[in-house]
Amino acid sequence: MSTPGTSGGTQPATGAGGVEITAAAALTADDVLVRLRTSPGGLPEDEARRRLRTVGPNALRTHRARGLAVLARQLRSPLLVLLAVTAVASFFVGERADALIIGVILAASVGLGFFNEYRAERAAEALHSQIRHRCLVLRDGRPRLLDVTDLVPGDVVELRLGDVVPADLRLLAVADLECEESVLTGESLPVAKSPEPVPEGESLAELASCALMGTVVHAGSGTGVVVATGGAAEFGRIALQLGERHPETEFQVGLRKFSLLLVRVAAALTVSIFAINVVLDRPFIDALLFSLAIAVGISPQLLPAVVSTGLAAGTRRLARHKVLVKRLVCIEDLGDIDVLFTDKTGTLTEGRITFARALGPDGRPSDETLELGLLCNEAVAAGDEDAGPGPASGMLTGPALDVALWEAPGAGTLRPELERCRRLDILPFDHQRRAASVMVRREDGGTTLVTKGAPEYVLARCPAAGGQARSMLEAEFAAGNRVVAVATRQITEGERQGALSPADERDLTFRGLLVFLDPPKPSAPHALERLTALGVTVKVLTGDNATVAAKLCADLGLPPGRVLTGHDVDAAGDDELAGLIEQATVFARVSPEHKARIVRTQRRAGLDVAFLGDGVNDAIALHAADVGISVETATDVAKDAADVLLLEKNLDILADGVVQGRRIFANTMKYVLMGTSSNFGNMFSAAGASAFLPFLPMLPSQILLNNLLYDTSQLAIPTDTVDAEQVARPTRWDVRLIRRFMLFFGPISSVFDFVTFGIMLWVFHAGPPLFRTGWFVESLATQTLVIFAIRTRRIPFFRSRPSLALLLATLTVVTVGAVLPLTPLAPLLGFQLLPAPFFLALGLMVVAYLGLIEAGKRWFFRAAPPSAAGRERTPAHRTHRRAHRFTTAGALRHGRRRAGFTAGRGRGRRR
Ligand SMILES: Nc1ncnc2c1ncn2[C@@H]1O[C@H](COP(=O)(O)OP(=O)(O)OP(=O)(O)O)[C@@H](O)[C@H]1O
Ligand SMILES: [Mg+2]
Repeated sequence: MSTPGTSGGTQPATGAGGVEITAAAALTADDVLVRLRTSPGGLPEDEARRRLRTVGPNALRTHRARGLAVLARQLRSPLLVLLAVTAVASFFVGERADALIIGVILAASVGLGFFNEYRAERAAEALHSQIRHRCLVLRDGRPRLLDVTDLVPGDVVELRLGDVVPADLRLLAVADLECEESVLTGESLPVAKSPEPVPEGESLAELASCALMGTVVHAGSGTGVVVATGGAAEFGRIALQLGERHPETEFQVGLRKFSLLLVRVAAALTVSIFAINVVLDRPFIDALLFSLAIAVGISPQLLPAVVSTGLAAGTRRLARHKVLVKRLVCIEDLGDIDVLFTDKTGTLTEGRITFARALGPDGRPSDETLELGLLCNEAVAAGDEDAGPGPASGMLTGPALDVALWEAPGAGTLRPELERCRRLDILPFDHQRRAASVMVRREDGGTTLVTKGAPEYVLARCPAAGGQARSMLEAEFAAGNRVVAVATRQITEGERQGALSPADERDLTFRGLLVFLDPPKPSAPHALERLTALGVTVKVLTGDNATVAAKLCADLGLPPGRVLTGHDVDAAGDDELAGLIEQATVFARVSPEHKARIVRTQRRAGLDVAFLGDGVNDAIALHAADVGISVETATDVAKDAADVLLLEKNLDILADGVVQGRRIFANTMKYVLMGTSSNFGNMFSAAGASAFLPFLPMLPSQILLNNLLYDTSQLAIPTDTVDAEQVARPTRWDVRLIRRFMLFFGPISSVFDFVTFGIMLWVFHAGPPLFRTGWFVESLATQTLVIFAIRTRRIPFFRSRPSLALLLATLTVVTVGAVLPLTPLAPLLGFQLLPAPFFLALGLMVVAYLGLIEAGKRWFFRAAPPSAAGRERTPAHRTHRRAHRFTTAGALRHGRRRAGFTAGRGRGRRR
């Protein structure tokens, strides 16, 4: 995937409104700023606005529901077009009334599909407009949080850990910046970045001086100037080539294959029916209309509408269950989860960390230790950013442990002590080393370094700490408490001048332990049981200590098995790690990178992996997972990285989400199985009947009406209730099962059609209108009522109740069908009054049919092999997923139409 330097001439080619990224990579940072006519302080606001107007939004997708596009999709079916054309022809040469009726019914079908799909698109649009992806941009020299879609070439952007790079950037400055670029290059190892120019003509993977749109900040931070946005960026180009449609989930691919199967069957039937009718010397147009109507009846036109209606209804239901999905298809992803990696704090524990006690090095309670903890502390009172040692007043924010220290009972009385110290420098907490340090100057003139952090880290830097410290620690860990250690060192005059660095955290003296409590969440054991019952394997990824994590899991009834630590993960190769993950349930002392690597490795095993986390340290793992889950109260980076947001950090809520996802799948499957069995069988009978009857077994308009009524009843399927066993396992699409179902149940339904034919011909001695009416009513009744048998594997009604909406819709449709021949519309539609005994026969047939289907069902599902199909997700899936971050409610503008703004180079993109 290399991009050769296409510029050729003396000047680099201008991307749409910017500079070609490979050219920018080769220039010095200053040169790039000059070319983009910007400065390290960013663009002035009005210039940025002007550029946005010329260049267009930094977007690859639009989430505006477009009525015309939805309508066009309804009309795209060649079958419908052919049928409409034939109906028009028939209007001029043959039956005017019949052609008109066909027209009306067709319009109604299209309208039904349109209405439902459009409504679902509006729901998707509403979802998107709730979600904003933002980035930190310098404008007029001041930092601002902007929607990524508002970025223009020349903007200066700040990158933080866990960010998705919002555009193609030429880096101006970095601090240990590493990007994970697998969406672009396929390379999963993160790449180190530096602002030094690279030789011209390098491939994308070698552009170390650039951060590319769509890639993820894996470590460090940086600043860069936007070189290209939207479709002009490398990622944009790829995403646009994939087309604008939403990513196809495996489910959708399955649906498409299934539709194709039916279309083929329909084509074969149409051609042979048409041939038979022509051979039998029937009127040409009638034969054509008849066969086309049958084909329309078979093809599952409402399938997209049923799926999107199901998804849209699903989002509403999920929202009531406190789960927000960012895109409709995320619901399906939720249902597919095989493995859930979750963090510990707040998910498995209460998440309200409280201070328990401070222990001195001798193991006795010690105010001095607490005082040190308050000195080395990053909590601030909201609106009180420049606080000295410790916040003055008001609501505290900052690291949870630090806030808990300030809320400790003794903290207030220590305030006078603390005020005698001045904080000279601070080395903030980071998740890599798991410690923080401050340099403080005491009133007596001495300067002290205070380090507070994970005990493993701190004790390793206290040469004199002996067995006493370790046994104190072991006792606290074994009790499942969260512990940090505090240590100090006197600072010499010379050292005081330099800035603090992690290297200063050495030769420390152990000063004691701070012990915190975060009790297990009472609701967690039940939620874990539910997830296990749903076939979701839960694994815990935490930065906390192994003993603590294992104890917690054991307390919650989650057998910890072997506990892996960050060291184990580092020591293992990729294949070995895959094996280890298999055996382990708890991963302790893992860093943000470990979390991401574990998730990636698990995904490679072909499983659907979800990750739940809420910290900055969780963002890259959220990006790496198939489904990233975060919570409403999480840090922005985590919320931004997630696909699904829980309004409450609670595994129970997540279990609801999984069930909803599977519900939708189960209900769509009902529609599919219906379409393949009864509907397909009916149409098959029509084909057979037309071969031996001297007249058309049903008028084309009657077939269409029959189909329209049937479809209407099907639209209630997404509301149906779902049996527990239908949501008990992760869902997998299985075309083989569908095909077998069709071949088995289709013929059963045909048998009853032929029985009807016999009854109509030999019992009622029916002429064409009566014959057609009888079959119309029978086929509508059997093919709609069979839903009650197909919707469950249990005994219908007794063991599994349908939803009220489905019950009403189905019964209404059957009644309408039966009553139609009694209405004034009857002559127009070619119906005739049915004799009363017919309804007796109909009743018997429906009962016999449903009975036979019940028996068949039992046999079929006993014989059906369990589907064990794994899934392969294509790289395109991830590209699509990430492209969704760059979406706008407005129109997209891409490619040549855009004029570049760079003076003298506004030639638009070359290609
Ligand atoms: N403010 C702090 N000061 C010093 N040390 C801290 C601080 N916060 C956390 N630590 C130490 O770092 C360790 C890891 O904490 P971190 O918050 O990174 O874990 P995490 O992966 O988010 O865990 P969880 O799964 O519980 O959310 C803690 O166990 C503790 O020892
Ligand atoms: Mg956390």
